[in-house]
Amino acid sequence: MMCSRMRFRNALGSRLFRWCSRDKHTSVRKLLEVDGISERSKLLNKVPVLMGYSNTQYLMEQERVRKESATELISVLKEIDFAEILAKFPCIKFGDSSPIELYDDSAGPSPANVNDLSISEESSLITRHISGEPAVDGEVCPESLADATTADGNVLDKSKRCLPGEPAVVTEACPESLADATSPDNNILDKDIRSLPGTTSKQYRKLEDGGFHTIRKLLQHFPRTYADLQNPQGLIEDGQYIMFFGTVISSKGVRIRSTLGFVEVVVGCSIVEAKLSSSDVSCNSGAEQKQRIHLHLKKFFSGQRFSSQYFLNCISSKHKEGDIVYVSGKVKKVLSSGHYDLKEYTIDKLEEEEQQSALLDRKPYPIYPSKAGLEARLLGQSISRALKMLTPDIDPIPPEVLTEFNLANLFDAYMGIHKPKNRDEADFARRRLIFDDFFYLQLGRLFQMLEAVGTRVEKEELLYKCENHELNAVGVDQWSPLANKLLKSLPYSLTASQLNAVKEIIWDLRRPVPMNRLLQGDVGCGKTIVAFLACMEVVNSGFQAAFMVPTEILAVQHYEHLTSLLEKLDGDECKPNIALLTGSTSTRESRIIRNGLKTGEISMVIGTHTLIADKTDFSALRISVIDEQQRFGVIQRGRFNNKLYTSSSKLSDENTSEDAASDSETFMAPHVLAMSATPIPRTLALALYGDMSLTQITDLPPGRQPIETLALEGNDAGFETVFQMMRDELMDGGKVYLVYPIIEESEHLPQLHAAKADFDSIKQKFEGYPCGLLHGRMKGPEKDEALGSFRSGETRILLATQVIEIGVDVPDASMMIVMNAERFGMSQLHQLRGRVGRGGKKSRCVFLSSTSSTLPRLKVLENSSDGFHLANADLVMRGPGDLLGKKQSGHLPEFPIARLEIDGSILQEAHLAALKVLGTSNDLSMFPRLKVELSMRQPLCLLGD
Ligand SMILES: Nc1ncnc2c1ncn2[C@@H]1O[C@H](COP(=O)(O)OP(=O)(O)OP(=O)(O)O)[C@@H](O)[C@H]1O
Repeated sequence: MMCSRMRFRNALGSRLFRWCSRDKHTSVRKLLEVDGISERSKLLNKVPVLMGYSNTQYLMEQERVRKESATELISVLKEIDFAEILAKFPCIKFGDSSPIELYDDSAGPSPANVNDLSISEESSLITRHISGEPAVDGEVCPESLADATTADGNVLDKSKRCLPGEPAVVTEACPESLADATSPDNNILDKDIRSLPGTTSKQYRKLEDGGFHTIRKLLQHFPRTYADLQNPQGLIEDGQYIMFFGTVISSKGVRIRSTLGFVEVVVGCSIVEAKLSSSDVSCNSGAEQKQRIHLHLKKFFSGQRFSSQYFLNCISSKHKEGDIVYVSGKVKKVLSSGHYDLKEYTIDKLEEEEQQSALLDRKPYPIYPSKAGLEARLLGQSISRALKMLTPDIDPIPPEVLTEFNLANLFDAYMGIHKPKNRDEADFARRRLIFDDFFYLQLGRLFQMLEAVGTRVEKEELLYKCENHELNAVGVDQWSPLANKLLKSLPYSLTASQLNAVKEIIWDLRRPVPMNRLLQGDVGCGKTIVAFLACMEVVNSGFQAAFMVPTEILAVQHYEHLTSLLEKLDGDECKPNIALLTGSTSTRESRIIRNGLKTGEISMVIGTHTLIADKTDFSALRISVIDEQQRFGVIQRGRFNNKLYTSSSKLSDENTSEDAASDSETFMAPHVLAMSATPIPRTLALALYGDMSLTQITDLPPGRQPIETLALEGNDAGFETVFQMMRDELMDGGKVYLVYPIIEESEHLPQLHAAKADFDSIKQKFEGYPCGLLHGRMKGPEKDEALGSFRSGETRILLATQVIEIGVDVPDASMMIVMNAERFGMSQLHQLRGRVGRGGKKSRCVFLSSTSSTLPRLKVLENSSDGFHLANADLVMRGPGDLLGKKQSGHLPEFPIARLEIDGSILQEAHLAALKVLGTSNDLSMFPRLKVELSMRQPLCLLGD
């Protein structure tokens, strides 16, 4: 290391001397005037400072990192076969998008020659941008240096100043907007955190370690609450959750025994006493009566290490006598009057100066959530400094949009959220910032959709249709003959929302861009037939359809259902060739099916994940339906996109007028129709699948009777009741599912009922009613047989595990009993319950809980059978994370401030605002600052994950 530093110093030194000796740099020479080699080290210390670095080592480090990342990117770029990509996707044109000049660099390209960038130059720009690394010249540039002389002696243009993280869109079409887009004010938010004034390098490092790399990151650290700085008035009830503001009186650590100790902080506060009676008021002439109370904040520590006096003293010393603090927590009265214990609490120290002014003005005082161990004081101070850097013109959203949607401008919003004068101001600011969260998501999604369509007229039509949803439909009379025939042959009529769903999907199928649509509906609402009709529409045009489901049982069921429907169609000539491909399909048969898909002989395939295996090739795949899409991983879903249809696709039918491939769609990823029976409230769905169009089926087929739901404790009495109900049901001609949490008994979980273990006893108990068994460890054909027997009525009782949870459709199954029901999640139970009540027969569902304590949760299901209602209640009660489960909520975009459960209306407004903006300027060329802002935010990716 020493050695390389020496070498670098020598090289730098001689380079500098050469540089100085050129006559142009007399001023620099003067600055560096040195005499002889002894002054060399002085000179070398000056050089990095002049170049904007704190010292030589830092300069070397930065150079090394920059070179390494550039080299890595170049090697990645070299591996990509651009020629092949270009051949496959004629719509992708390299170098024709608006060039984005990330950092001004004297050696950098001018807008005119930006397309001529060599890969190495380009990659170095990209690398810097991707890694969020500031431009080398701007790395630690203090403000003063930003105006400094460039390497070739020119003074940097202010509007193109080299500031870290400053993007600048250079739009050929609209050069006049450039100055606007790149104006420094527009980019304050994305300045490097090191541009924050009055901060030491140690503090910079701490902020960076906490993830605050830019001013924006810092300002987006919003208060978790506001302290009122006015203590409660009136009586304090035991158990109340209250916030107090007061002064630390003492803080001490007490060791009780060798393994137990506690820290007690006593805080004194003044509160206004309970209202005095009218006679008292008159004698006190209305004056407020103040009372002094003491809060005892106690935190216990166990274990030898944590109960040592040293440790306890360290903890207690964090709070000093006289500290002004803000405390929130649950109070418990103690015997002596005016004293309260708080065992669960938060305590925040208020900054002197801030607190003074907040106290005088009675302003809400922001309390920030802690992050990466950063002291609240440093965070608060840094945010205040960042706010001082802001100028009123930082807002990229046009003023007319702000007025129309009654929004604060961005400057006021940041001020209002961090330094509100009152609660209303904080609320108004919050509304604007939530709006931003949603607005850019919507704008990005619509922008991408517009980019994909060709002419201006098409773009306008698309926007118009986005605004007027009811127009995005193709009437039944315009459906293809095959879809129409299938519709007419159905033994029932589609419900209004089923019909609308098909119309909407067919509209999408006829557009020249791949559809990405989520079809959502409660259990048993009839999504399958909607998807079948969409597939027939595509098949009729000579293309192929793939229908992927998560289980073999479901694949077989769908296959049998569709083939039986098609059998009823008149005339043989138009019947498509349908295949079933699952893990249980024999090798020989699989080969034949795969071959048929490759040659185009097979028009539609239903199957499990085998459909996305590499060896499954399609000749003309045009739609992929993914049932129960949340069961598939993102990558699995995305793999359908690799199965492009090619120019060799056969276009057999004459009815392909609208669907026919034009030149531009010679290669196209298939349309994706994802289906989900997990009811998710609309706002959540929009956020979760931000880039997917959403179709919801909101009604159930007619004649369905509500499922009578009962939650009972699974004790002897409970079982007796249930078995009696079961007997009545069987005598009445019904069929019963018994659902178990496990297959075989477990020593570790003796309280759990197991399907296999119960089989014999149930058989005995219900003699005369044949029983079947179905669980995940059975082989494919065994499972099919078990389900087939239950469907046909050969067996009347089916003991099953949760394999039946999704999609299983036995319309005359009329009763379900779920053992140890508390073991299942709410939405799982709702799904399970959906296996009954799918026909006209009145159905019942009983949830048996292991203990009485778990009963209340199950009782919620007694009162509602509406999945959307349950999901909404869950969303409000538990938030999106719990509702969706870890796996799915992980795909939710990160909203720094919005809460999906309560901010749905703002999402709707953001959608309208995005439409308005794009309606005014399809490519955002009239709003360059918005375009820059959009590019700074996370790009949306396919399938919303
Ligand atoms: N419009 C309708 N009128 C009467 N019956 C219908 C109608 N649409 C569908 N069905 C029937 O309703 C039952 C449930 O339909 P389907 O299996 O498509 O529901 P689903 O929405 O996929 O439910 P799940 O999410 O539980 O799989 C099927 O037996 C189907 O034939």
